[in-house]
Amino acid sequence: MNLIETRGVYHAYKTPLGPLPVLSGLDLSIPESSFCAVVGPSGCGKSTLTRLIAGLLIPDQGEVWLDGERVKSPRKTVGMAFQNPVLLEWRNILENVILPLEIVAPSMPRKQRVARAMELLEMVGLLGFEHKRPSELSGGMRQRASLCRSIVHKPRVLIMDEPFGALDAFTREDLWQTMRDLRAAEPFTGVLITHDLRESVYLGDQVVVLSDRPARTQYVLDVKLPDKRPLDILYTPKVSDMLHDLRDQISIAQNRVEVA
Ligand SMILES: Nc1ncnc2c1ncn2[C@@H]1O[C@H](COP(=O)(O)OP(=O)(O)OP(=O)(O)O)[C@@H](O)[C@H]1O
Repeated sequence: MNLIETRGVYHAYKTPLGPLPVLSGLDLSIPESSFCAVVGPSGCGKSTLTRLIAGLLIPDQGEVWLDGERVKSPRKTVGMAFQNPVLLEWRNILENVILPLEIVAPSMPRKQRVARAMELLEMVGLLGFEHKRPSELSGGMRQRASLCRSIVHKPRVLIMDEPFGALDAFTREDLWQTMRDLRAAEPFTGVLITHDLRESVYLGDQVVVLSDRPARTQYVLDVKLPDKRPLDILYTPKVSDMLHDLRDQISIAQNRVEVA
């Protein structure tokens, strides 16, 4: 079953110069418990797509479906993670991770909230750092805490908008493996916006390439790799072929195809 579907989505922003069409005829199907990576030219409308799925924006035309219901308002069942983890400095890491539970599950006993947060912090390797302030952690550690916060309330969908974009290459690869382990342990369906093709293949079950603005689905790569992927898999001929394939599609989207 598809947990997320968009059908014929058209959306334009109102600007002083007139409407700016950003998405046009966009169809997308994301099966439950799968991970969809979305790539495309800069400014093509990737973040706009995430806002539509989360119900933060309503499309001018077309439909967005989540879990069998048409999306018409913001959803509690959607968690979001962004490039800059906005953690509250006056709260320690544990209290930051607990925050969504205070809003979504106010009747949950504190003991249970703490247990849930600690379970996730252990999973991402932050046990022992729960009483630190955000500024006492490295960028990678803050992003780990932010990921815990975005799934602490067990959302059906986790939307990530370039969550690893600000990290150095080695930390980013560590986080990819953390994300892989979180996926194995938690039941969410993932939508990942990224500019990194290796990241898209390592984490995705499918990679959707959007065309230039106004974006539509230009190409879908079915990533047929084992769920438990070692990082080394990125250096295999099979993945190399996939990366070439995606690179070609991005060139087409950017209108930069070289004629041999
Ligand atoms: N609220 C808004 N009002 C007007 N224009 C907007 C608004 N939000 C985004 N845009 C414009 O819509 C287009 C698509 O923006 P969006 O952020 O969805 O693209 P993106 O693919 O995520 O970009 P990037 O790859 O640079 O992160 C851009 O040209 C952007 O300037």
